[in-house]
Amino acid sequence: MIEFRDVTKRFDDGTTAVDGLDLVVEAGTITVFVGPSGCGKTTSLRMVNRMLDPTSGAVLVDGRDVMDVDPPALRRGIGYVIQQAGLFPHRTVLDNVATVPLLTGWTRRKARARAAELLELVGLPAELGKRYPVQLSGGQQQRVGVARALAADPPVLLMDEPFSAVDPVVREGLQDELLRLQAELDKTIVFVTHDIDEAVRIGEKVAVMRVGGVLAQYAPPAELLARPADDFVAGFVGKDRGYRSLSFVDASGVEVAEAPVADGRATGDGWRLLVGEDRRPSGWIAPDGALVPGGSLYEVGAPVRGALDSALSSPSGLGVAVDAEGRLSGVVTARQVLDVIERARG
Ligand SMILES: Nc1ncnc2c1ncn2[C@@H]1O[C@H](COP(=O)(O)OP(=O)(O)OP(=O)(O)O)[C@@H](O)[C@H]1O
Repeated sequence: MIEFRDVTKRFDDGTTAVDGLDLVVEAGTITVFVGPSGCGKTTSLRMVNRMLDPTSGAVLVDGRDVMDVDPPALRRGIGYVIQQAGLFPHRTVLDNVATVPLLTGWTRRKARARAAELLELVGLPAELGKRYPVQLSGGQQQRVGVARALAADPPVLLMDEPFSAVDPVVREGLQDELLRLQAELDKTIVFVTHDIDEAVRIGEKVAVMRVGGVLAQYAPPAELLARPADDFVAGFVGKDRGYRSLSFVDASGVEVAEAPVADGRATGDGWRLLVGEDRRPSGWIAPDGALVPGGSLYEVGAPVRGALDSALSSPSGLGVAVDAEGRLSGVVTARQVLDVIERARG
């Protein structure tokens, strides 16, 4: 657990970067600090591993004031990942990841074996270990940065805008990868970003900060989107927050109806769904017999946003639900999905 107790950081030039921050980061969770440029996110993060010290107040890691812990000892238990990975350019990827284990006295052989394990863990092929950082894509470099931070198996991970230098598609992949890793590793992660979409996607709790280093709201993403504390937070989370909050309502309450499958049995002259031998939907047949590509599919149990999108994007007006293997489960109308959303609002 990480605790900020009335933490203020004032720089020598008089800038107050963080002002009276009170906040608890629960162990084993991902907490995201988000806010506009200059609001004190990085400064807050750096007070956890003592790259900066508070002017007043206290930061506690597992109940211990960090000021009572020697910085090198403190940092052994805290991994740190920064934008553009910050890799050593003249060391191979494998040696970059092996750096910390080597520093803690492991033999070169053992450290490299651990590094190879970590590369696999973050989804990189082993042969990349021999390359130098410049020979990797931006996304691959970020993965190496994460592997390096995990090398000493620290319970706490600090991540400062780690994915902001890569394009949006790669970025989503890295976010998914982090969520997958976290499900396995159960670290206490503090993640800094200025991107609210990234924050609500990966944070179990999100701290929205405003310039001057003041905490505006600290809440789970669904609550942030549904009930912003004030106009600043409402403005920051954005105009389509109502729609985005649908990512947090699950669609299991939407009852699927039997699909009008085009298998010769369907009666009437409406739209019919084409389904392959493996029960995977592949498109619609219009009432006039024309073949029309399908809309989006959604997986039963996934957030309701997918179900609504499926119904709205379907040429027939029927959203198509599939199981985890992509096989047809049934169909839903947008009306049904909206009813579930209405009920969830209570
Ligand atoms: N060493 C320093 N001396 C003086 N002021 C500083 C120093 N470091 C940061 N600041 C100021 O403190 C404030 C908070 O900076 P910080 O880097 O924590 O913001 P941030 O929210 O991480 O911003 P960004 O998203 O742009 O990285 C800013 O006004 C910044 O200019």
